[in-house]
Order: sequence, then structure tokens, then C-alpha cells
Amino acid sequence: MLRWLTAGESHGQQLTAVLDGLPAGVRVQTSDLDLQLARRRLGHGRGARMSFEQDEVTITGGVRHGVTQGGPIAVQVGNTEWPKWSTVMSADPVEAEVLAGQARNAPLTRPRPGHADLPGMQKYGFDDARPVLERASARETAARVALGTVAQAFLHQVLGVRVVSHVVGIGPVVVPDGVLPGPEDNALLDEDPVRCADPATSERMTAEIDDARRSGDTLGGVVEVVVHGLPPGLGSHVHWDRRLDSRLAGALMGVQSVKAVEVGDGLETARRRGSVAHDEIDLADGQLSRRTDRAGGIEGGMTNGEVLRVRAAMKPISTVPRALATVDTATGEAAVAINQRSDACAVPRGSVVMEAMVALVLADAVLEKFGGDSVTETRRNVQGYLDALTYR
Ligand SMILES: Cc1cc2nc3c(=O)[nH]c(=O)nc-3n(C[C@H](O)[C@H](O)[C@H](O)COP(=O)(O)O)c2cc1C
Ligand SMILES: C=C(O[C@@H]1CC(C(=O)O)=C[C@@H](OP(=O)(O)O)[C@H]1O)C(=O)O
Repeated sequence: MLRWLTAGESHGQQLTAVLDGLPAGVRVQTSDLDLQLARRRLGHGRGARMSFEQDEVTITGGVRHGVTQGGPIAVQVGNTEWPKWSTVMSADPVEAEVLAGQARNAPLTRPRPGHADLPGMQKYGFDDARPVLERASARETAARVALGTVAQAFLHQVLGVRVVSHVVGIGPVVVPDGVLPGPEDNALLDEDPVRCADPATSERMTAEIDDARRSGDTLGGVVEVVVHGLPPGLGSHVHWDRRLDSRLAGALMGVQSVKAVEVGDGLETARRRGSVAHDEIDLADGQLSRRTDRAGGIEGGMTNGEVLRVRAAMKPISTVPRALATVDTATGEAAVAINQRSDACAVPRGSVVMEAMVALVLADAVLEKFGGDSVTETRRNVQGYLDALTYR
């Protein structure tokens, strides 16, 4: 079983992440994590903080000389902004007079509609949104991407699996049907300002973000994660929480701002008749194939050997410059919501986070099916299973 956990605040000293249960022998090094974390900072619509803050990655456990050792893998992602926040976010008590001199410590009492501020203040009994937004912040997704990099390395080295993500919608602008990037498109997608695989749509998405920003507004959108090279039989039909679709949906819904998840053609499938909703099966030369991939590679909660496709819809950023109506919780009076700086659209960045979440779920499903304490053993188990499959 793969277990993972993150800790740390948006303006804290660092994020800490631990991944437990991965076999020994996965080749991964700091530069791999750096690369993925840099991808998470890309994208038109990102906020100012993305340009001046760096992610300082250190692998502090579980990896030796570029190879996992079988123990928990520990990673820290330092916030280079920390010196400015070390008093306000200090773990240890700070003199009241020292804190009083810190403008950054002023209580945030105008909760943003759509952010975690108000329900978090109510739930945890805070009269300041600071402690809520510090942990609710998607800064934490840097830690997930770090762990997702390790999971992707495992999937690739054991099964040759490749994970790709692309943006299929920003606000009302959506890609035409049938756009499906392959692993070879990853570099081009990284270069595109909105991670869109269709150049004409990319231009319209970029213009839409500019337009929203100009009018003091924000945007959400939809990303699709596409996984090539999965064998049939990951996940299971036998119980709700063993279904792969259920696990993917939970993981993606667990990303800040995600409001809907779709597997394959999901919503469109519900509008189709059965005769045109499913993926008909052919057999030629002992090889199974499907005429379509409407199911997105999952049937009965299991992979079916086709390309896996899963989408996540992100709501617009809730720190809206054209500030939204709220109530000042200190005075009970009508006010406008907190709005300092923010991403205008985080969908291209979110796309890289979704890759990480999908990779973590799939790595767990691979270990559940094939086990193994070393990559060699997992590979041997995979090969034994593939050799025994009735049809490939
Ligand atoms: C990659 C990424 C970046 C985000 N950047 C911001 C941001 O700059 N400002 C903001 O208000 N919300 C941002 N969000 C969304 C908030 O984190 C999210 O709305 C908040 O945690 C409340 O959770 P909920 O949207 O799931 O209800 C971002 C989300 C993601 C995935
Ligand atoms: C710092 C990151 O994302 C942050 C996520 C975030 C939010 O509310 O989720 C709000 C913004 O932070 P701030 O309010 O300090 O400008 C983003 O920059 C990051 O992704 O590394």
C-alpha cells in the first residue's frame, strides 16, 4: 500500500512530504523533482508570486545515490519567501510587541467567498483567516508534485507508463473534440502558454485570460490527464473503494478548486444511447482492440488496457480583484473580500498537479496488483501477469 502525507503552510518555512510503500530500486533524483516543480509554475494567468518565489527541493530520506531504498521517501520544498514571514509564521511564540509591528500579522477578517476562509474560521474557532488560508492554499500542491514525480518514475520504470496532461477548457473556451496528446507531445505542451494541445484554441484561451484579468476577474477551466501504457486489471469491481475510477475521482477532487471529475466521455456518455456509448471489442491475431475509447480506459472500476482519460474541472480563483461582497467578521459590517494578489487563472498549473495525483493513485494500484519490494520484483510480477493474460 502506498501512503503519503504533506505538511506545511503557504508562507511557512517549507513544505514537507512523505511517500511510504514504494519498492527499492526506483531511479529518481533531485533534478527530476526540480523539473516537475518548474512545470507547476508555468502558465499564462499565474500570479506574481510564481515569478519571484523559488521552490527549493531537498530529498531528505528514502533515496540514496539516485535510487529509492524501500523506506519512506521524504522531501522538503523550501519557500524562498520565508525570511519575510519568519516572525508572522514562527512555530514558536513571539512577543506581542514584535508581532504588533508586523503589518503582515494584521488579522484577515474579510473572508473571500469561494475560499476556505469563512468555514475554516468557523470550524476551527479562529477570528483571523490567516491560519486557514495558509494551509488551504494550493502552495501545498508543490509537495504533491514532488511525490507525484517519484510515482511517475516508478510507473515508467516498471511498466513504461507515460502520463500527459493538457488543458481542454478555460472559462467558455474549449478544445475541439478528439484532441488527444501522446507522450511525445509533452515538451510542446510545456511550451504552450496554457498547456493546450490545439494552437488555435490556445490563442483564444490566452486572450480569454487577458480579458478576465483586464476586467479584474478570474477564470477556471478543465484539464485532462491522459495515461498511456497501462495494463488491464488495475483497480477492481468488487468493492466501491477498490474501484480505480472512485480512487481517481477522490484524488482529483482533493485538489484545491476542483469541483467536478469526469472519466472518459463521462457526461456526454450519459446523453448517448447504449449503442453509441460503449467501446466495441475486436480480436485479431490474438490481440484485443477497441474501436473507440469513450470509457476513458476504465470499465467496472478496472483499467481495460486502453488509454486512460480523466478530467478535472477547476472553479475560477476565489481571490477576485473586482472584490466580492463579504462581511467583516470583526465588525459584522458589509465589506469587500480580501484581495491582495493572486493567480488570474491557475488551470495550466493545476494540470501538472492533476498529473501528480493520477500518478500517485496509479502507483498505488500497480503495487496493490503486483506487489514487490524491489523494482525488479515488481517487473517480474508484471511480466508473469502479462504472459498469462488470455488476450493481450
Ligand atoms: C494550482 C492552483 C493555484 C491556485 N492559486 C490560487 C490563487 O492564487 N488564489 C486563490 O484565491 N486561489 C487559488 N487556488 C484555489 C484555492 O486554493 C482554492 O479555491 C481554495 O483552497 C478553496 O478550496 P476549494 O476551491 O476546493 O473550495 C489555486 C488552486 C490551484 C489548484
Ligand atoms: C504559492 C502558490 O500558490 C498560491 C496558491 C494560493 C491559494 O490561495 O491557493 C494563493 C496564492 O498565494 P498568495 O496568496 O500568497 O499570493 C498562490 O500564489 C504556489 O502554487 O506555489
